[in-house]
Amino acid sequence: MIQLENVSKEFKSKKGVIRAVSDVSLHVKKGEIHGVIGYSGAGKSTLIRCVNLLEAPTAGKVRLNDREFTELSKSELLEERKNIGMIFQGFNLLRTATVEENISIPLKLIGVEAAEIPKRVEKYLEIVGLTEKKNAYPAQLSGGQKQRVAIARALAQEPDVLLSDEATSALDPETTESILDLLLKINAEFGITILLITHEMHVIQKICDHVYVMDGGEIVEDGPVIDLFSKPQHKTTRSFLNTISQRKLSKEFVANLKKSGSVLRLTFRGEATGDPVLAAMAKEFDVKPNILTANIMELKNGVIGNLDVHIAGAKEEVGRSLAFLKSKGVVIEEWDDQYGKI
Ligand SMILES: Nc1ncnc2c1ncn2[C@@H]1O[C@H](COP(=O)(O)OP(=O)(O)OP(=O)(O)O)[C@@H](O)[C@H]1O
Repeated sequence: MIQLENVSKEFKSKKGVIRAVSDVSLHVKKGEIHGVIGYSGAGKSTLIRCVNLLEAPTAGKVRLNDREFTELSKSELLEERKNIGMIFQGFNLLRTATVEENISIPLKLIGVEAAEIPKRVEKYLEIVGLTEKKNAYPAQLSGGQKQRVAIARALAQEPDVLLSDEATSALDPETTESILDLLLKINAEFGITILLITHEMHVIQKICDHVYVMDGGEIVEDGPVIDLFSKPQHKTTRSFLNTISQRKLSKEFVANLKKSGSVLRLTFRGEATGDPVLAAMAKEFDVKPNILTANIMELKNGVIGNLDVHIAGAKEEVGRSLAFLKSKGVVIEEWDDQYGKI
């Protein structure tokens, strides 16, 4: 369990005080995967470094498994950090050490018994699928393999919590998928709690239960992934969603269609597509719906469907048909100029 309560972090520089993290609270329950998403400079790295106190927060509390991190002595903190594994965008492997040594050296440093070390190396290399690379050096591995070694190294400490700092940002899409699958697997197998930071909405979509959207050091919106994906409120959330869904209609095309009706984005939750609801609407009201684009997003905990539609008809009748869609639980967004940009 990870809990941050009103955490802030300020840096003092010649130019003045920079508030990198501002009053952030979050709660990752045991066995859950939570993600913090934000653009460059939003404060994500500083925030995740506050969790293991690599950065000491200026204000607020950090709690891990009911231990108040912010109140521990230095030696207690070193002991508690053994419960936290961390993986990074740049992998942070020792270049002059073999894969086996990269995993075993940190274990020696944290005082794991000598006889236990080779067993753990064996076990976790097998879990990440790299048993045969035991004697290889990092330079002989692909990016994805390096990240697997880093994951094995983190898991070998047998921590309760894994922090992931942009772990897939340096990887190609296919390798990203395989690393995300591996994170899902270790979460399911070991019940390990994961907090990750990312600027890729796809990472949130695929593996997270809960998402925090960070902007200017603050959490501007958060919630279960399925809620945020189906009813985004903040413009930053909508902008990130735009990176994974097809919002490709041109302004001119939309403007032209708007002359004869409304252009809308409809969002449906669950497995059902929007077709039956649209068919029922067309039957009930004197309107003609026309699907312009359709998109299904699979999330860790569900499915969301988006339809961009043109609904032709008299204004009042279109209004009544939209009220009907709303009553069926459909989320409706107007395709306006602002929407077109996001
Ligand atoms: N050690 C530091 N000293 C001064 N300012 C810092 C320090 N670390 C971070 N900052 C500032 O804090 C703000 C947040 O930075 P941070 O690296 O946490 O953001 P980020 O969301 O992780 O961005 P990126 O994805 O680019 O790493 C930035 O304005 C950054 O310049």
